[in-house]
Amino acid sequence: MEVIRVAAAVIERNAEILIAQRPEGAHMGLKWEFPGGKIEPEEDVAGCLKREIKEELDLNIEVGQKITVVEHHYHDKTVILHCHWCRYLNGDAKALACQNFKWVRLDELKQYDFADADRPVVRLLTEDH
Ligand SMILES: Nc1nc2c([nH]c(=O)n2[C@H]2C[C@H](O)[C@@H](COP(=O)(O)OP(=O)(O)OP(=O)(O)O)O2)c(=O)[nH]1
Ligand SMILES: [Mg+2]
Repeated sequence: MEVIRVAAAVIERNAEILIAQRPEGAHMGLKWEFPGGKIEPEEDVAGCLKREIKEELDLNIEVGQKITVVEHHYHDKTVILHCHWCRYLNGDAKALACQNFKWVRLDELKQYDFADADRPVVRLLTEDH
């Protein structure tokens, strides 16, 4: 079974965080996620997040503390999801490689249909605040 290492950014800006909706037709299509992607062999998590967030949303971020690492077994693959706090630096967000995106407060997170691997992350974020 395929095992992939993925980095996901919880980007903060003015007491809101950015969530993204996965493209239709992709794995977990139309589910909400914390944007990011597969960690390339030569990359660390921070390098991956800065690259992915620029590619997917055209934003520049600073990568901060680790939130958690989730290992989730989907029927066809295992995802090891490295989640980090990130700080918005600059840029005007555009849905370059996602269906949609939204800035939301932590207390609004539970209203969105997140990918299964993100459930423990959403729980952590909503408990902590
Ligand atoms: N980025 C991200 N991926 C997630 C989350 N939750 C979750 O199950 N995943 C899964 C979906 C995918 O199987 C995998 C990451 O894939 P991805 O499609 O973001 O990878 P990528 O940006 O590198 O895209 P690609 O070049 O492979 O098309 O992790 C999440 O919160 N963020
Ligand atoms: Mg991605």
